[in-house]
Amino acid sequence: MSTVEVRDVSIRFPGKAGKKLLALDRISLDVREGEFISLIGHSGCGKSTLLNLIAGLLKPTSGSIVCAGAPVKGPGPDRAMVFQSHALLPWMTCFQNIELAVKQVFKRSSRAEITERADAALNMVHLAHAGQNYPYEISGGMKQRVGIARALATEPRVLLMDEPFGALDALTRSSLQDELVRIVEATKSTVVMVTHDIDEAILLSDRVVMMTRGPAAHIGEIVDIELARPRDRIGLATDRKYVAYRKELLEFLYAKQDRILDRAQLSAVSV
Ligand SMILES: Nc1ncnc2c1ncn2[C@@H]1O[C@H](COP(=O)(O)OP(=O)(O)OP(=O)(O)O)[C@@H](O)[C@H]1O
Repeated sequence: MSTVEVRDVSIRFPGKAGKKLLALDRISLDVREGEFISLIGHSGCGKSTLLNLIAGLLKPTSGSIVCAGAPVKGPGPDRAMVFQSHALLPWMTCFQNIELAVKQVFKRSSRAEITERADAALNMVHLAHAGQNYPYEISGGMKQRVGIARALATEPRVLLMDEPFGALDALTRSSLQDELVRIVEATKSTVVMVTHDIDEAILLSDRVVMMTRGPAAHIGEIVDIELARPRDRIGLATDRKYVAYRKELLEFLYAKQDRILDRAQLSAVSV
């Protein structure tokens, strides 16, 4: 069963000299329940735009998006977003940040139930000890973990992540990826994640969706990542299949995509 159905979605933005920019051109994608999908592609191709369309933060110019059987008309609690910057409220503790999100979604829950959910989310990211800290008192990696906990605490049908580890150093990034692997396996979450990192995409995903260069970006290829779970980065480094997936993604991004961007394609997209 599909949790998210993207059907023939295009979007145009106001462009230069009164012309409109066709950013995405007839994108169709089904995200199955419990599936982890990564969106990769060159900078500016429209990955965040596609994620924002699913989140309901943008409206398509044409086409439609359905989440859990209902048309997406705006943001909703069925879709939680994690951004590159943690977006925590600085005047609230980590616990209060999560509690606030839980209260907004589970309006009829008792105080004790809300506290229990917020505590469970903090535990899930191993931050029970930091609940009473304010965001400025904790590291960037910890803030991002609170952001993930806040999103998961509301039990969304789909978790949307826009380069969630993009602002972190390499070591913190690796440990958070491992943590996300564990959380997603435990919660069976449905996830759509934008990333620039090929290794991150393979490590985490069931499918990697590769977008063509913009403008008029569309889905170029989709790679099924058939690596057994649980996955571990050290074992994967020498895994033949892993190496082959890596090559496939690199070839798409740096060989095929560099060839197809020609004048004809560019002139066809400005109207
Ligand atoms: N609100 C907007 N108004 C006008 N143009 C926009 C708007 N949002 C995005 N665009 C344009 O749409 C295209 C896709 O942008 P988007 O941010 O989705 O790309 P991306 O693949 O996520 O890029 P990156 O990897 O660099 O974050 C770009 O040409 C961008 O300039």
